[in-house]
Amino acid sequence: MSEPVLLALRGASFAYEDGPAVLSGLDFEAREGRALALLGRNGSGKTTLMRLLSGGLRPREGQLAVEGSPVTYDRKGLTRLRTTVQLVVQDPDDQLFAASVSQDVSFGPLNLGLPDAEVRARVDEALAALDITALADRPTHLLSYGQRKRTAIAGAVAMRPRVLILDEPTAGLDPDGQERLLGTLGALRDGGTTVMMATHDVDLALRWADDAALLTPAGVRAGPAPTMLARTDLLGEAGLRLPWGVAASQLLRSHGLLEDSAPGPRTAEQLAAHVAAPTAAGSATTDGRRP
Ligand SMILES: Nc1ncnc2c1ncn2[C@@H]1O[C@H](COP(=O)(O)OP(=O)(O)OP(=O)(O)O)[C@@H](O)[C@H]1O
Repeated sequence: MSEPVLLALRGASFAYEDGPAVLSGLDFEAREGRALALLGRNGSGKTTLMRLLSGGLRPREGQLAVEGSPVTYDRKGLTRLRTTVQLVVQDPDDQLFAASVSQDVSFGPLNLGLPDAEVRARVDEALAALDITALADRPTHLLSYGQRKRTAIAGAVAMRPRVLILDEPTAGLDPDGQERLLGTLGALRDGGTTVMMATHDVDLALRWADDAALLTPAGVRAGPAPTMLARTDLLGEAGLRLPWGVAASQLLRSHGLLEDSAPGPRTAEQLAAHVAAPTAAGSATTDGRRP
């Protein structure tokens, strides 16, 4: 995890009007080009944290910084932040409002005052990335839920953010839709975008994320996903359980069916490979990926 820190919250505290503190003294970092899963129990503050990171909320104490420069909350500072960080909210109906898919996706780039040709290029690129080019002229009110989700994400992608933050993007999608979306987000990450998602799905987080951040009552605990998602103590604090592959490996180990050195599997295929060839598994990298 040696990539430079792109976005950082330091000592951040936040409470909604007349409410108790949701987050206090919180430190959080997002590094360049990483896939990051944010996990925590219901009401722990994941959405609040993501809104702080994208400038929709302002910390009462502490500071948000992009590449070490503190964010200012005037119009200019927020516009600059929105060209760096884009948040896709959980419910696409809170984000979509234009009549057609392409109109909706073009809204952000048009708002930046970009030339028409640049706006068109960004919209085409975002529609292609989300595999919804065929829906460009479709009225948004006629889209299915999964199509609305992809349209909302395309709107954020069209801003070409360096950090794309998504609040439970796979919730409500069928398994095929989830896989396609994870593939799309993986491709964005491979292209250098930092992609962060809040999820309750530990199995998905282990399979997809480079890093995992667990929101616990003591603050954020972050590190490589395979390490963090094998920490029963931290998972318990965050109201989560072990990913099934990690739990299965622990059981197999306790029955002497798996070498202690075999790394925690990220997928069913990796677990099968470790069981079938424990010696070869021992030569895999420590994050469970084949070298
Ligand atoms: N607009 C608001 N006004 C007042 N309180 C709020 C508001 N939004 C959230 N809260 C409160 O802040 C706390 C954190 O909520 P938040 O939505 O950030 O949690 P979360 O981890 O995203 O939850 P979930 O997993 O259920 O989506 C909760 O106690 C919630 O009731």
